[in-house]
Amino acid sequence: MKIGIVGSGYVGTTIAACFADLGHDVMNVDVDEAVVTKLNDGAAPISEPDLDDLLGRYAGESLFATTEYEDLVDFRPEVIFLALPTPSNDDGSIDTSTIEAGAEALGGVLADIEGYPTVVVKSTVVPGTTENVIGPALELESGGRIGVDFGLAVNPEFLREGSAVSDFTDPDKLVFGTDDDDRAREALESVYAPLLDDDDDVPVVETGLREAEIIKYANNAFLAAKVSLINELGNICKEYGVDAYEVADAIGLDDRIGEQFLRSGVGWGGSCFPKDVNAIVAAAREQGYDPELLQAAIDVNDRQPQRMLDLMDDHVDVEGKRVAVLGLAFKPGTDDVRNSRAIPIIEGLQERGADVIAYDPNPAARDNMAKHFPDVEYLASPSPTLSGAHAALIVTDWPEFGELDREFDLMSNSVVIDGRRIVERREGITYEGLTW
Ligand SMILES: NC(=O)c1ccc[n+]([C@@H]2O[C@H](COP(=O)([O-])OP(=O)(O)OC[C@H]3O[C@@H](n4cnc5c(N)ncnc54)[C@H](O)[C@@H]3O)[C@@H](O)[C@H]2O)c1
Ligand SMILES: O=c1ccn([C@@H]2O[C@H](COP(=O)(O)OP(=O)(O)O[C@H]3O[C@H](CO)[C@@H](O)[C@H](O)[C@H]3O)[C@@H](O)[C@H]2O)c(=O)[nH]1
Repeated sequence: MKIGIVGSGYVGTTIAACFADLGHDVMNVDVDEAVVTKLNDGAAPISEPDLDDLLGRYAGESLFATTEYEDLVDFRPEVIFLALPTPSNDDGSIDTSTIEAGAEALGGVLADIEGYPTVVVKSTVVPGTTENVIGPALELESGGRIGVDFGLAVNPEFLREGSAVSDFTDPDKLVFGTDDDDRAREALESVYAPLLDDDDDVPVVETGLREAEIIKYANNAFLAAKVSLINELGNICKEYGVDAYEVADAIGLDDRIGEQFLRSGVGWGGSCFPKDVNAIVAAAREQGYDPELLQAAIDVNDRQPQRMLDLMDDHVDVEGKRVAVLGLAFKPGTDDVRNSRAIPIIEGLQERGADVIAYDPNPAARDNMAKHFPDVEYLASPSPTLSGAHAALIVTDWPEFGELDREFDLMSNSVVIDGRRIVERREGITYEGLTW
């Protein structure tokens, strides 16, 4: 099958490589020439396990990238995914301008693509966006009609960064929103057929466009709120000197709660949870409903970095002193620093007049954070980062931080504030866990 993909970031690149691996022919369109060159060279524009390997296998064979939407005409894709960013406006609401621009550009070539191409919204968009923004842009620019000349569907993506390829290949579910357009549904079934043939246990949810859109937000809002809830409970545990992880292990044994997403600490970051929870809160308010619980989940999350800094303040005044920050990516296995908890932590340290030295095992994460904080010193290994520091703040649960031991002896004052329960508590260091 021939598949077009508009946007080649974390999602567009991952699905391109995985679709090629399922045996499809893929063409990616991205406005960024550097991204397109990388893809055609068989290298991922972002850092994600297994991605370079897949791209190396398929680039130039069954996977091509271009900056020109026009190239889709000769390629003749049966399905075209929109994997464009849907960032936040200043008030937290969704900014649909990029996806609208992408739909307009695609609309400009859609009429010339043979057959009944189905446009599939892969991006996370608030309910109604596909019907009210993307569909009209496609119709206006192409002069065609949805359901007559081309199909329109929503197929949200649930992959996590750091495990994107394996999440995509082994999904918990697939959601096909098609509003009863049989041709669009069949097109999606053909796209995923090789994956479903391999694993016929994957549930497929066939639903409407709005339903598919909101399922994605409900999924993320539920998970983010679950982490905020365990953080709130963890903060209470800490007040009683109780280990929140012991409590989480116990409650996770209840099938109705489940053991996943119960790791309390400095909170959730990344390119999805913060923007998506804020977007659905703003969208709900626009509909006249005030989602107090989701707002509380955001508030608890925003407070966790401050709690981490307060714990540090209890042990050391860092003004004019060297402080080590370990972990810059928002989670292990990625170079993505968007909304990383390290950002409010570094801001808080700089407000206190500390001299911040930072380390992340992923060099690209260090480079990405340097764009936010050019005045921080970034080092390539933990020992020189910790050396002479008066406090160390652990912000990301990279497994290698669990191996650190004697490196803490290099500190001037071994105050270790662990925001992710990854460092071993031991004699000789002043150790504080955020919720334990
Ligand atoms: N990152 C994730 O883990 C993840 C997971 C599931 C869903 N999502 C959703 O998927 C969408 C894409 O997210 P992402 O993280 O892959 O974005 P991203 O920022 O990593 O990548 C977006 C890409 O789109 C390109 N682009 C921008 N404007 C364009 C245009 N007009 N035409 C063509 N290309 C254009 C950019 O150059 C960039 O390469 C968002 O809605 C996001 O919420 C993301
Ligand atoms: O028990 C936990 C689990 C996660 N986190 C934090 O939550 C954030 C998000 O982590 P995770 O969900 O693993 O990564 P993402 O790549 O942001 O994936 C989320 O966001 C994606 C984009 O929408 C969705 O596709 C995924 O299903 C959803 O899990 C990170 O800061 C984690 O450190 C915790 O603090 N405690």
